[in-house]
Amino acid sequence: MTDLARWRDLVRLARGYRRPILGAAALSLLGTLLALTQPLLAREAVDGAAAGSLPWPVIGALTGLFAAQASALALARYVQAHTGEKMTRDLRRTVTVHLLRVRLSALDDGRIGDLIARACGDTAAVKTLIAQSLGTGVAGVAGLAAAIVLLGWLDPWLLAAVVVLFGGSFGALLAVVRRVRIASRAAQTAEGLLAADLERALGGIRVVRACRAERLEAERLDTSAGRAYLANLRMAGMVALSGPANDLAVSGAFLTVLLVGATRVSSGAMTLGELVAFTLAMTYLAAPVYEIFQAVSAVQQGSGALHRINEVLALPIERDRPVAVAPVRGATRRTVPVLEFRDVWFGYEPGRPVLRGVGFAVPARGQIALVGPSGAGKSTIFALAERFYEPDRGSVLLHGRNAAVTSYARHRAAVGLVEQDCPLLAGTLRENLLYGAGPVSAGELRRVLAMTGLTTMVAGLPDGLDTPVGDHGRRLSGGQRQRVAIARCLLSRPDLILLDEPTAHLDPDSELALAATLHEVSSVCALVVIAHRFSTVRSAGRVLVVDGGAVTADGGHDDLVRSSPFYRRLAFAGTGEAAPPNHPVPDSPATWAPLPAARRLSG
Ligand SMILES: Nc1ncnc2c1ncn2[C@@H]1O[C@H](COP(=O)(O)OP(=O)(O)OP(=O)(O)O)[C@@H](O)[C@H]1O
Repeated sequence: MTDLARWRDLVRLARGYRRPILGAAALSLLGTLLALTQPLLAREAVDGAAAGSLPWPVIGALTGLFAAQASALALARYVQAHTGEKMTRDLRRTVTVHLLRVRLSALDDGRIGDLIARACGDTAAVKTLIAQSLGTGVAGVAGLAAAIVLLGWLDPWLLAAVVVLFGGSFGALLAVVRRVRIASRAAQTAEGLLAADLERALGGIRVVRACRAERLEAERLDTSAGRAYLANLRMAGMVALSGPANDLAVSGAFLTVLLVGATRVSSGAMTLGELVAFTLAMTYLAAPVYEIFQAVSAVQQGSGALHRINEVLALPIERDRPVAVAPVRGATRRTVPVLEFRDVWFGYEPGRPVLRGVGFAVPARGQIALVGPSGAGKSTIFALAERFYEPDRGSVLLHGRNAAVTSYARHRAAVGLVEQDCPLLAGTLRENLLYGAGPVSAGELRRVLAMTGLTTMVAGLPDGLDTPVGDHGRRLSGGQRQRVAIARCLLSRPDLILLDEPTAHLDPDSELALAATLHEVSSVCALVVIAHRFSTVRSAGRVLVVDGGAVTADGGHDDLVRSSPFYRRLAFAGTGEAAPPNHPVPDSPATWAPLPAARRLSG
């Protein structure tokens, strides 16, 4: 990132806060100007005192100036801090809203912990950038110019000595600042990686415990923490070095001025009052120099954070491409397929297709089962049906129209999804059931709870529907979570429900009850069910066999027993029933076939 780009990013960010930033700069400048008038009055006061009479009006004016300067600077600092906080809040809002809309494909590779660190830590770092740079920097430059003019007017020879000393130290400081930027970027990256590792360990804490991998994870976190420690240490070293270097330059300059000034006073080239005025004015030179240094160093540190935030904001988001089309209503809605895949090709990575020309249509009513070996692409079909990903080729149609012309929100309101592991959100059972459902009457809620066999469970909970379900719904059993997820989906009244193996966690009785529920549901909307068990397949009127990313068979039970070896295995394996004589059951179940090599194991 070039210096120019860094400053451009900063200016773009500051644009919306022009008024408070300029206000703070004006107040800082006012403080500096008030300070710069003080040496002139001090000279009068000291020369008056040296002549034997204290000039009280001058001393009064000086005191007033001190108070006015302090008030202006205090107000400037408050306005800066306020602007910094506001900017952090706004940035956080922008980043979090963006993250919630980022395309899932962009998150597949991303490390969630790192994104959280960017949304929380880096946005806070930008606050320092604002608090320490913009207003202060502007006022610092103006103050420095005014102080130089005043010093030159008081004594050009002394000024020349000061400029040489300050100039040298300022040059050295700028070199340090450059290193601060590099160290700061490394520190922020290390912090992000640490957060990502922590999120990984805590997100999978049960796996970590069950695999007795606490030590392994602790070592991993320790390595990340060590990296962050070293990077932060390097930065702290740079910053620590720069402070005393600046102090040294200031002390050296003062000493020089006092020595040269004393000689000039004794030779009669300047009065004591002029020397005091010059020394006082010099303190106001040191302040702007330090402010400019602070501003440049804050820009170096904060621009790393800003860059990381900009990377988040550059992640592609789901953008609706609204097209003015009349809504599909009434009879058409019931006669056209609710969902259709037409020759859909899709891969998570370029050149590695997972779906290869998938085509099928889902009528507005009825139940379809999706079967196939593990890794065949069934969940991927669901992900595309829900528009988590867009096809590389071919099209997905909702109610006969290309899904791309519908907004994401409307599409997802029409297509409900219940995933296999049914994650719930931390909160109460009621919040989870009504999540995204819109207004639901008490009667409807009761009916859906009864349909999904949850009535008894809810009655047994200490606070009924208001019982908290815990993080990811962990206080509920797998089967309960699944039924809650199905109930939640039913309450949002979609036109199509996608269920990923709904009986995976159910006992035989609940399975029977759910089969009856699904049968009932399929009379009011369409249902597509990924089924690994034949019992789920049985209640579907039609079955699609997915293999190797394509639909290899499509039909009813009898057709598929004849035409699909995979279906025959599914239907007869473990039942003790013989496969039809002309269709022997292969030795090993297909679900045991090795998974295709891929970065992510299929769900
Ligand atoms: N987010 C992802 N990034 C990369 N590859 C993925 C991703 N999700 C799935 N895959 C790969 O895509 C292929 C199909 O996976 P998918 O989950 O659709 O299979 P599936 O038929 O649902 O399997 P299962 O029955 O085991 O759930 C697999 O090879 C899987 O590893």
